[in-house]
This record gives sequence, C-alpha cells and structure tokens, in this order.
Amino acid sequence: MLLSDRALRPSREFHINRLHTIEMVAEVVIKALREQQPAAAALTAAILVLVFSYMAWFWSLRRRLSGPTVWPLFGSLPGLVLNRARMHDWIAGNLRATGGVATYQTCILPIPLLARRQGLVTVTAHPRNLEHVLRTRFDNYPKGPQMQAAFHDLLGGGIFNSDGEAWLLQRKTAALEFTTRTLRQAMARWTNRAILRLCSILSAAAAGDGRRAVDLQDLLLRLTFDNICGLTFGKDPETLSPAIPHNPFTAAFDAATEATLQRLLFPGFLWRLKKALRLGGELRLRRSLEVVDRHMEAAVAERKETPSDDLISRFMKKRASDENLQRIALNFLLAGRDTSSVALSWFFWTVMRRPDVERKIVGEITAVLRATRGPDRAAWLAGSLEFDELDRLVYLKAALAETLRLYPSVPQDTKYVISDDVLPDGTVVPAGSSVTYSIYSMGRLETIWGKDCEEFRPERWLSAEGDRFEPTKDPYQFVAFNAGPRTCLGKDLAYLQMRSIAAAVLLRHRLEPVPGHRVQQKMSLTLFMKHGLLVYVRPRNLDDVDGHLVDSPAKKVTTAIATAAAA
Ligand code: HEM
Repeated sequence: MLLSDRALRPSREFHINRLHTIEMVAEVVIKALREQQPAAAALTAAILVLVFSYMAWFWSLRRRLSGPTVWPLFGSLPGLVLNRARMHDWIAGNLRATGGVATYQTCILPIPLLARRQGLVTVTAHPRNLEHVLRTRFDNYPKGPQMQAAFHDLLGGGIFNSDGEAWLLQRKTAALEFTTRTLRQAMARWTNRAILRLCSILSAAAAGDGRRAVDLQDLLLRLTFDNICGLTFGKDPETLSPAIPHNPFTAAFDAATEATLQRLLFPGFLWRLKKALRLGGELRLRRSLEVVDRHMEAAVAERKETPSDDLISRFMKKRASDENLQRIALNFLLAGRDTSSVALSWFFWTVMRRPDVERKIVGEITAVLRATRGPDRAAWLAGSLEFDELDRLVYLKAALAETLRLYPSVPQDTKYVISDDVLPDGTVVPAGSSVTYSIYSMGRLETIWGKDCEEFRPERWLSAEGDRFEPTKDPYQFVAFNAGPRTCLGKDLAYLQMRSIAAAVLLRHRLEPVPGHRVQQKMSLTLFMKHGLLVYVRPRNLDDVDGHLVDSPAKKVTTAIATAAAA
C-alpha cells in the first residue's frame, strides 16, 4: 500500500482525540488567565500546543507504518529493548504476522523531518523484495553513508566498506583471486595445520576423567582467526594453542571491532563527538587501531620481503599501496573470520542433539574413507581429508547448509535507499530510509520452506537420489552468503574449511553438551552464542556408525563410488 494513500485517511478516533486535547488545552490556559498569570498561561499554551501538534503528527505517522508498536519519541526502541534477548525470533514473529507479505515498516526516530528518512526502516524477508534490493536495483541500495562512516576507521574504503566504483574495482580484482586453485590449496593447508592443534586440544580434554569441559565456540573462533590470517598474509598467529593464551593483535582487533559496532547503536553526531573528545569506546578504538596498524604494517613489510601465495602477496602484484594493502587485509580478516566458526558452533550444537543426523554424517565420512583409503581405520585417521574426499561429503554439506538456513552467521543486513522506490510488493521506500533484510527470518518462513521450516532436516538440500547437494532454485530464498553482485566471495572456501573441520572432529570425537549450560544467541552483527558452547569430549567409537549405512545418503555415496570405480 502506498504511504501517501494511507496518509489521506484520518481516522474517527484521531478526530475524537484531537477534540478532547483541544478542550484540555483551553481549560488549562483559561485557568491560568483567571488566576492572572499571563506568562504561565502563554508557556502552558505553547507547551500544550507543541505536545498536541507532536501527537497529531505522530498519529498520522503511526498510521502509515505496519509491524510492531511504535511509541511517541522512542519509536520501535521499546520493542527492541524488551525483546533484546530474542531479537531475531521477535523480528521473525513480526514478519510471520504479516501473513505471507513478509514485509513491514517501522520507525526508530519518530521526530519530525527525520521520521520519513533516517528514522524509517523497512524490514523484509520476501525473496522478490530481496532480489529487487540485491540485484535488480542494486545501485539504489548501497551500504550507505552511516555504515561507511562508522566502519571507516577500521576498514577504510576496503571491499567490505565501499560502494559504487570503489567497490567494483576491488570486487573484480578479488573475484579473480578467489577462483584460483592455489587459493583453495592455501586455505586447505592453513586449515589442516590448525585442525591438528584443535584435535590435540580435544584429545587432551577427552583423555581425563571426562569431566573437563571445553568452550568449543572459543576454540573454533581461534581456529578460523588463525586460518584467515594465514590465508590473508601468510602467517599463522597460532592463537589456537594452549601455549599462547593471549595474543595482543587478536585482542586489539576484537576491541576495535566491538567499538566500531558500538557506533552503529548511536546517532552519528554522538560518536563523532566522543571521538573528538577521545572518550570511552572511541578512546579504546583509537588505541586498539594503533596496535592493529602496527601489526599490519609489519605483516605487509614481511610479505614484501618474501612474497607467497597469500592474498596480500597477490594484491601486491596489482601495485596497491602499503596502506591500501593493510586495509585490504583487514577487510578480509573481518569478512572471513567469525562467520565460519559461528556456523560450525551451531552445527556441532545441533548435531549433539540429533544422534540420527550425527550417525549419517559419520557414516558418510567412513564410507568415503573406506572407498578412498581401504578398510584399515588407522589409514582413515592418518592426515586430513583430501579435496576429492571432502567433495564427496554431500550429506555433511547439506547439514552445514541446513545449519546456515536456521542459524545464519550474518542474521540480518541493512541497505541505504538512495532515491524513492517501490518494492515489488508495493511497499514505498523513501530516499534516505533503510531496508533491513532478515536472513534469520527467511530460514523460518513456512511460505519458503514449508510446514517443517523449523525442523533441522539436511535431506531438503539433497537430490531425490540423495547423492547430490542441490541449492535452492531461487537464490533469493537462501541468502546466508548474500546474493546478487555482492555475494560472499569466500563461500566455496568456507564450505571447504567447514567440511574439513567438521569431518576431522566428528571422525575422532563424540561431543556431549554440558548439562545446564545455556546456549543463547548474542545480539551482534554475527550470530555468536552468548555464553559460548561448553561441551564434554569423548573418543569416537567407529563401530557405532559402521553398521548404520543401510538407508543413509552415505550408503548411496559408497555405492556410487564403488560403481564408478568398477566402471
Ligand atoms: C560460513 C561462512 C561465511 C558466511 C556465512 C559469509 C557470509 C557473507 C555475507 C552475508 C556477506 C555479505 C555482507 C555484506 O555485504 O554486508 C559476505 C561478504 C563477503 N565475504 Fe563472506 N561469509 C563466510 C565466509 C567467508 C570467508 C571464509 C571469506 C574469505 C576468505 C569471505 C569473504 C567475503 C568477502 C570478501 C565479502 C565481501 C563481498 C563484497 O562486498 O563484494 N566470507 N559474506
């Protein structure tokens, strides 16, 4: 429905409220005049007229909005605050309540002049609206000035934080690099190194009396940080190591990211003022950036001496300046760091609670290893899985995709509207407002995934024969890796990395949730677990799974491999 159409229809209720308020204003002013206090009367009248005008204006604004309640002055903030512990589920509920429209408009700044622009947010999970924003009218929906300004100190004008020509140039250069086989090999090399360390930490936890809990999310975060550093500037900081409990670069990078995200919570002028006065989070950001910059300077200098197959060395060949190289590196660190570890944390959590899925995954791994390495189990555990082995783990890939459907690492994203537009479902989006698409909600809509949308069912990603991974036919129904021209560049590397880690861990260990540990979403740009993921580690008994291949996809894979080998 058009905003202007709605604005043309004042309600009866509104008239009654207005008349009542006019009476009240008159009464108060007359009383003050009777008591011969003209200044008090004027002031009261002015205040009451202001309040009345604001309420009248607010009421007409409220009528144009759909979705959750918007309060005078505070907008949708009370709803957000009240539901902060379950914000993504709250948004999903709001979107479901629209009855298939999967779009609503709300206001975070109900202040005249701001409400129709900076204050107005269109929240959507409709695939056609997403296609419109992410592809059809891509140029009209950039990251936008607020987001760019907030991230500028950390990321400069890097790929993650730029729009238009500046973004396109970097995207073209980076896209060429991301399709090379050598980058895939580099990722496998760095991942395998870190997996050895992870498995030795898990084995140590399994060796004791079985009561030593580990925070799996923390271990995975360290692992993927080491990975992305290796891939980006050819150096593994080995933060996943009991010997290095504290790494100054990681600590500074974490603090800088946290302080940058804080900026998004406040109006731009506020953090700019704090920055000028060097207060609180802004002072922390400044200090952390000094550490990060020093580290990046050293890393770039080292790569200049001895170029390798990492991303920095590749961009060096394109004659990027030192400062640009540092910013490029930081952009890749941020893009590829937490996303895979968070996805893996939700994956392991789900697998622990679904023994049927776990059996199929481990069954598939052992079936593939039996086919490629023979029946000797010692050979299965010798070294990491090779590319061709990982590529055959289709059920595992389906389980990872299913995890990202229900727990997308980036649960929502926001775009800025450059000029007035109308979304395919008729929603009017004014210039200067923003469109937020809820990736989390999309995975939980019956209209997209059917009645069992809340159920973890990897089979929905498999072909009818169960031997092939099949992505959704409509790419705008599953946007955990984004879609359109800004699709995630690291998607294939991420699947490679996640499959390697999941296979290595599940082949050797069985994980059990620590009783009483509460797994809760953290409200952040990335879907972390707020209290981590505490697990007990047990050794894997492969006898438990070897006999369970009868109806599993793994059985089909083994048969397919055996048939191909015979042919
Ligand atoms: C499970 C793992 C991952 C998920 C769910 C994921 C998801 C995403 C999403 C949603 C975006 C769009 C962000 C935005 O525009 O605001 C994105 C962009 C990007 N991702 Fe990933 N990502 C993952 C892993 C990786 C890895 C491992 C790398 C690098 C090695 C990477 C590199 C990038 C880059 C460079 C972009 C920016 C693309 C552009 O703006 O043109 N990602 N990713």
